[in-house]
Parts: sequence; structure tokens; C-alpha cells
Amino acid sequence: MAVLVTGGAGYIGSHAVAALLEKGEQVVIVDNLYQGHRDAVLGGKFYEGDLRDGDFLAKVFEENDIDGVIHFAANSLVGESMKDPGKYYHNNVYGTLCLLEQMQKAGVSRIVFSSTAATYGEPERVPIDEYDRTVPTNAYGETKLSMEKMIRWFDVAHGIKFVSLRYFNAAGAHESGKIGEDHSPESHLVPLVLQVALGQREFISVFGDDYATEDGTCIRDYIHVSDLADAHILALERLRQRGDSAIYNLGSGNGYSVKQVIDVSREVTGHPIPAKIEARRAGDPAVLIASSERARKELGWAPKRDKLEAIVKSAWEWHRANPNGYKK
Ligand SMILES: NC(=O)c1ccc[n+]([C@@H]2O[C@H](COP(=O)([O-])OP(=O)(O)OC[C@H]3O[C@@H](n4cnc5c(N)ncnc54)[C@H](O)[C@@H]3O)[C@@H](O)[C@H]2O)c1
Ligand SMILES: O=c1ccn([C@@H]2O[C@H](COP(=O)(O)OP(=O)(O)O[C@H]3O[C@H](CO)[C@@H](O)[C@H](O)[C@H]3O)[C@@H](O)[C@H]2O)c(=O)[nH]1
Repeated sequence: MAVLVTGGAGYIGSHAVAALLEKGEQVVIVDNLYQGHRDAVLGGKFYEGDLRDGDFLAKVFEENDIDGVIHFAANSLVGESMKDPGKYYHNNVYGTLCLLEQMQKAGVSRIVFSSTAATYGEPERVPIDEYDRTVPTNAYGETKLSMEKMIRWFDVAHGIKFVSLRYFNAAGAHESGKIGEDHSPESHLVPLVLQVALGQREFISVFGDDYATEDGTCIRDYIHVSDLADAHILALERLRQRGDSAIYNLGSGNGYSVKQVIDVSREVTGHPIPAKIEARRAGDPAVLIASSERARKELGWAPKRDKLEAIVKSAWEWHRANPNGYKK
């Protein structure tokens, strides 16, 4: 039996594939390489193709004995989703519908889904738990919430059991040094800050310093990508043991402002990292911090690398060794 990983050539997906391979799992990967990299896939059987291509996806299910799916494939940028929401509905919502229909046809009844803190919107309180209200402030988060709900109805109607993992901000790289974060264009704070330290950018833009936070910049909960990968293995295990469908937050429980991320990166890299205050980015909530108590209790998950300094160090090692990412 094999695990199908959609988006397994992407940043978090490639780390999950590595973790599955380390566990001795058979892994099948589907990625259209829109953002992913062939070299990020450390093993398993790779198919290049798009989830929305019905014939292609049917063939993947026919050719492999799949017992569960881990679904990463999506577009995931807050800023872009505010400019082009249609792209997000098409790829994220329609792409997930195509996947669920193929799972139903093939009789595959387990899915671990990459959800996000962006489903909550502006929280009423922090840390946020899974019972808090979900009112997304951006189109990306809205599509992820729709995907979660769609999966739940496929459970109700067709018994497709799910674990939706609402991750907060992923950062860092694999300890082997073989895989890390490489998006093109890059829009995430940690890699952009490190690009300044590498001399590839002159300064880091700080999107707004007039939020209702201590230093005026947005606060996020950064979580190491390998800790996220571990949670997928535990979630899959829960489904294999016939556990109920569930939703879990995955974060470290620590909030750091944009300015704090820059300060920690200055310490880690020894570079002054000039910063420029710019306008707010549309769709950004001021503060997102997770309570991951439920994942700790029910999945037995705990982040092993939850200090920002350790996360930034791990990202820095990858970026320093691979200044052009996967490009040779
Ligand atoms: N990076 C984060 O901080 C973060 C936080 C919360 C949730 N998430 C979610 O985790 C998942 C992975 O995020 P990431 O940062 O690794 O993104 P990523 O862009 O690096 O990975 C997504 C992968 O999916 C592939 N893909 C996209 N659409 C596809 C399609 N239609 N068919 C086949 N392949 C397709 C891309 O080529 C890419 O390799 C996403 O679903 C994202 O919404 C990410
Ligand atoms: O050049 C930059 C880039 C980002 N930021 C700020 O840094 C914070 C983090 O931004 P970013 O790294 O782009 O992550 P988010 O927008 O918080 O979104 C990430 O984290 C979400 C979960 O919280 C995921 O769902 C998304 O997929 C993932 O991109 C935000 O306040 C941004 O406004 C800047 O100030 N300057």
C-alpha cells in the first residue's frame, strides 16, 4: 500500500515525503511543478501532472495501491489571493473536488489535508483553538475553509475520513541539508530576510508598523517544517487506526513580530539586514498564535524545534548552502 502525496515536490510536501520515506512507507507523489522542484523529491514514485486533469489523476489511482492521501497541492499566498481570487478557487477548491472524486471512485477513504491559520481570520483571542470562529480575511483562507468543508461532506456522504491540519507559519529546512524552502517568486518573510543577509536583496520590506501589537508589526507563530512533517505521519496513523475525522492547529504557541524575526535573523546571520517600513499588505491579520493542545493530546505531537532562533538557523543553513535554491 502507498501514500499519495499531492504537492510533494513543494516546500512542506517534500519534507513530508522525506519523513514518510524515513518511516519506510511507499510514497507516490503528484505535482505539476508550478512551484515544486523535481530535486526536492528524495524518493518514491513521481508523477508530473495536475490534480485538475481527470484522466491523469485516474491513472495515478489505477496504477498504484493507495491507502491514504496527504494533500498539499494548492496555491497559498495571502497577497496574491487578494489580487486574483479566481486562481485560488480554481486550483484550490476545484482541484480538491477533483481529488476527492477520484478518491471516492478508487475507494480511498483517508485524507490528511493542509489547512491553515488563515481560516480563522482576525482572531477574537490568542492563542487560537480549533473551536474559535473562522472568518477569513483573505481569499486564500476562504478557499482553504471551503476545502475543509468540502472534505467533511465527502466524509458524511462517502466515509472519507480526514484530518485537517491548520498550520501556522512554516519555516526552516531539513536537517540533512538536502531540501529547504525555494519559492519563485519568494514572498515569505523568513526566506526574504535571509536573502537580504545573502546580499541578494538590499533590504526587507516591513508590511505595516501600525498594527495593534507591541511594536506595531504583525505577529505570527513560526513552526519548523520538519515538526509539521511529523504531524502528518501521526495524523495518517490516527486514520489508519480508524480514528475519527478531526481538525488540529499546528503551531509552536509562540508569537513573534516581523521586527523580532528580523532581529533574530540579524543575530543568526551577523548581517545588519536593513529594513524599510512600507504599507500594510491586504488581507493580513495582526496576530496569529496557535494553541496546539488538541494535537498534543490526541495525536501525541509536540514541536521539537519551537524556538525562533533554531528555526531561523535551520533556514539559514539551507539558504547559505543553496543561495539559488534548487537551481544548479
Ligand atoms: N508555507 C506555509 O507557511 C503554510 C502554512 C499553512 C498552510 N500551508 C499549506 O501547505 C501546503 C503546502 O505549502 P507550501 O508552502 O509547501 O507550498 P508550495 O507551493 O511549496 O507547495 C505546493 C505544491 O503543490 C504543487 N501544486 C499546486 N497546485 C497543483 C495542482 N493543481 N496539481 C498538482 N500540483 C500542484 C506546486 O507545484 C507545489 O509543489 C499548501 O496547501 C498551503 O496552503 C502552508
Ligand atoms: O516581505 C515581507 C513578507 C512578509 N511580511 C509580513 O510577515 C508576516 C508573515 O508573512 P508571510 O511569510 O508571507 O506568511 P503569511 O502571510 O502569514 O502566510 C503564511 O502562513 C499562513 C499561516 O499563518 C499560511 O496559510 C500561508 O500559506 C503562508 O504563506 C506577515 O505579517 C507579512 O505581512 C513582511 O512584512 N514583509
